[in-house]
Amino acid sequence: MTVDNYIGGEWRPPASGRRVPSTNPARRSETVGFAPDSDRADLEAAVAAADSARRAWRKLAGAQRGALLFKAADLLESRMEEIGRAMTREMGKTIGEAKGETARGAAILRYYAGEGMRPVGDVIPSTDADALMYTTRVPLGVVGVISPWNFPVAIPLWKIAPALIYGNTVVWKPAIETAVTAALVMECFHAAGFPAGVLNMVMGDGAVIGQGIAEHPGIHGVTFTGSNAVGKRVGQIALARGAKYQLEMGGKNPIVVAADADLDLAAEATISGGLRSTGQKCTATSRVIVVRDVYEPFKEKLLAKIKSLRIGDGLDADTWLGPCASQKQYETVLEYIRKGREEGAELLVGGERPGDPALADGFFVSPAVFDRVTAGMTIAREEIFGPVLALMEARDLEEAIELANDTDFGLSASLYTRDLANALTFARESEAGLVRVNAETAGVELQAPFGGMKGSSSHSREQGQAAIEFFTEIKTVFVKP
Ligand SMILES: NC(=O)C1=CN([C@@H]2O[C@H](COP(=O)(O)OP(=O)(O)OC[C@H]3O[C@@H](n4cnc5c(N)ncnc54)[C@H](OP(=O)(O)O)[C@@H]3O)[C@@H](O)[C@H]2O)C=CC1
Ligand SMILES: O=C(O)CCC(=O)C(=O)O
Repeated sequence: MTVDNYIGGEWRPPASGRRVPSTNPARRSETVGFAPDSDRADLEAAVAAADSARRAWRKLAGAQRGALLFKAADLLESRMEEIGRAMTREMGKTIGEAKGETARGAAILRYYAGEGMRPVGDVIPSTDADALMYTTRVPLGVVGVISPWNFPVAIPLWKIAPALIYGNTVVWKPAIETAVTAALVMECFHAAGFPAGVLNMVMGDGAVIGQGIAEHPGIHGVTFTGSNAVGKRVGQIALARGAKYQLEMGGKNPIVVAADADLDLAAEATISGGLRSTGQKCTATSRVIVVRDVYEPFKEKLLAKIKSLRIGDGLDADTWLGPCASQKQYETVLEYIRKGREEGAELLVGGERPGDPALADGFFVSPAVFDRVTAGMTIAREEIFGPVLALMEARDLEEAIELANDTDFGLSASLYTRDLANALTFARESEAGLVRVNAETAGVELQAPFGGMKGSSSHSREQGQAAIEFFTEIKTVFVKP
């Protein structure tokens, strides 16, 4: 598939005529499609289209905007198989996860479609008995959406849907790795009949189009999910020119296994939270902090289960674990595994290319478990974004919580326990935006606020009702008859 940009309601080739391939990480010789390698001229056209559409769009009733989002949801759902397959071929997650994410995308669209008919303000008693004082919400204007490849449907939709329902127009820059998936999503919006210019998509190098969005004076708000290094830069650029910004970045998420935990359930949650999507979730479990009394029995259960995971092409129905999404991710993961060994952690299992010759052409790494990891080691501090688990021992729950909080990140944290007092202590003490008890660290629900503390975000929240805070501004109105 040859992908075009989508600007002003039309599919347009990039001004430069250049394209870059999107390849299958399970078989690097297979090209899935060709994405536009756009330059600033394409971005200018998209911002101009979004700007000319915004006045009419914000004037529509919320229910009218919502009706279009409902249509887009139906179309997305009807193409779940096709979009799921494109996602798996472009970034490697299993077809079950890819179709599940597409279904989640439809649910996100429907949730925000309904927002068009919900309250947006309050009546506040004025000190003047004759006056009416109330708050309402107004859109920012044009919103720039910069999204990554790891959730190529859900993440852009949980940004685009609230942006649109609250009356903004959008310029979206998807990650180049998942260009075909993004184009299929865009086709659903096109077929739903959104007015020209309301949603525009420009693909190109992050340093050109992503940075261009951050810098563009015609873009009033920028929402970003991706790495910390890029996120911080995007935030600084937006701040410097007075634009609103929202950043969702990395995690170094702990699962804590208390002495009274159900060890089978805790091991399953560690595997699911840490290794689903090949560990490429910002909410992925990467530090496994186990209380000393159960360290050895937990480790045994974890290793037994990990050895049974089937690695392969995500399109095969019996595959549990697909490849890393790109050569860059693959090399990063191998480098962290090398560092882990060099710094003295013991690699118990995995961390190598699987022996199966059918996998030789892909970016596969067998899931790695490191033992005796200490808090200062690189693999305990930096986000790896791959199938690597770091086991850490704690004297007791108190020390486990201290270790869990000993990180620059604060996205999600999980505890396995049967004791309610432990659960409440953990919920209170955890320095994370998402705290989960007897549930894995991943698994965000679209109707609840999502975001991190410390270095994981710009201290803002996405999804659920929280989205209104970023995508609108409050206007306080005082009317004296
Ligand atoms: N929080 C999360 O969910 C994610 C975290 N990550 C973390 O980031 C690491 C690297 O992944 P990577 O894909 O390189 O992440 P990036 O932060 O580079 O990419 C995220 C998005 O930002 C764009 N971008 C890249 N450079 C710039 C820039 N200078 N200005 C504005 N936008 C830019 C990218 O475009 P393009 O694709 O064209 O480069 C992409 O759309 C991962 O190993 C992981 O640790 C990555 C993805 C998601
Ligand atoms: O855990 C999830 O479902 C969402 C994860 C996420 O938001 C991310 O990886 O960026």
